[in-house]
Amino acid sequence: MGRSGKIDAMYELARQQYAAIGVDTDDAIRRIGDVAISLHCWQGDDVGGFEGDAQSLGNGLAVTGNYPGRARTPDELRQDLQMAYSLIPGNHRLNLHAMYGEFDTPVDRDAIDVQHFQGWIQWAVDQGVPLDFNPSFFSHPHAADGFTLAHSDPGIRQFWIDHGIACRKIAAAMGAAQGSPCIDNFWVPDGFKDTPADRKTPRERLAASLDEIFSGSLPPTHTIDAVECKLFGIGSESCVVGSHEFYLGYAISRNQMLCLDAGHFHPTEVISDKISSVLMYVPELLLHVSRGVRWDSDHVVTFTDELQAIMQEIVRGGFLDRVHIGLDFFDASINRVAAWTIGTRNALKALLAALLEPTEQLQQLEREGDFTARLALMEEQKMMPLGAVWDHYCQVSDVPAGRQWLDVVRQYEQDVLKLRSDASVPA
Ligand SMILES: C[C@H](O)[C@H](O)[C@@H](O)C(=O)CO
Ligand SMILES: [Mn+2]
Repeated sequence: MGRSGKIDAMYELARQQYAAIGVDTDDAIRRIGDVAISLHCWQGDDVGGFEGDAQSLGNGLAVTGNYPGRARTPDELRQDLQMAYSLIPGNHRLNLHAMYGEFDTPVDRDAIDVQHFQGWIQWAVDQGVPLDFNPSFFSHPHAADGFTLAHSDPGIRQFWIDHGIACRKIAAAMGAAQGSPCIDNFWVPDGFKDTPADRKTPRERLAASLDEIFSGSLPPTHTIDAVECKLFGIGSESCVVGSHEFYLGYAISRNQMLCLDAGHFHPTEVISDKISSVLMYVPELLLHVSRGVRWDSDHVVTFTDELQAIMQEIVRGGFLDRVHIGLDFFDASINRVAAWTIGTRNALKALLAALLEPTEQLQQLEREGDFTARLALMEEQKMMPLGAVWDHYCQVSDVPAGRQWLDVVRQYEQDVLKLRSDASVPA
């Protein structure tokens, strides 16, 4: 029997095993096929962007590693992304930062326009990869002292307000072209290294700046705004203006989408436990699925308990239509196409595991107070043949089922990535 036949045979056994506990594997595969994960462009070039006058990253963001093959141009980034998408089952999205526009001449952030993203918009339509968007409030001289929308200087504040307004217009154009809303996520680094004497005024300024940015109404069929909190960053250890409480309150009071980044809380605090709470009060959630190691280190997403718990919460709560799953990690110490592939495949595997749970049975046991059986079945679930269903899903999606995807990435590294050098950046 060939490999494909073996995958079919293993799937048939798994299908029967799941059916015995009341789980329909074909239905789980249908449901996961409808979930689009938004891959983040910034894993492909270490959060560099294409503005030409690359500023040092700063603003609490740090990428370590010097693996060869960083994408140096939009075309290279698109080529690398296409390679990653070809190794991931399903149809997914791309999350683009504003600093990744295509600029013939220098254009400052407050003056960027739809024309600078036409190449991305066309690529997205051609590839069937819808776009999400992010204003870039970092790596810029006007963010050098750590403040943007909450800055005490009204001129600098206005510069960043104009950037936010420009980005909403671009996101709306993306949504119109692709026929589905482009989520436009706002994260600002603003914060204090040491104990502030006044936490209140910067927060008032941030709220006022955001209100100004969001005051223009745009069709929700084209773009939806989201706001992302953070506990601390390097250089903002003592106080981040846009804290969780700030944005939770902001999003609830403005009926807006909230973004929860898995790396933006205390190291032992998990976002899985927040999903059902915040969805009682905000219409929709965006997730930045990340993996902090001791701090917001943005490691590649692995198949951790927390990743599984996040996906379980989405499925158990019936939230698949209200939660948008994006990724946010950047590791320059390994092959960057592999990083996307590993992280996205893991997110999907965890989602598939959640879709293969006998959710109703577990919740019924809980309602009856039979916590013994609930725990017993949750633990038995861990030995169910998830891998056989995953392999089948990959096979019917025409992507490598097991570790074979790595051979494809290795070949791409030889043929494409290794030929890139900083000395010869294409025009
Ligand atoms: C590039 C950033 O990681 C991203 O915009 C933001 O979502 C973040 O998480 C900052 O820590
Ligand atoms: Mn994030």
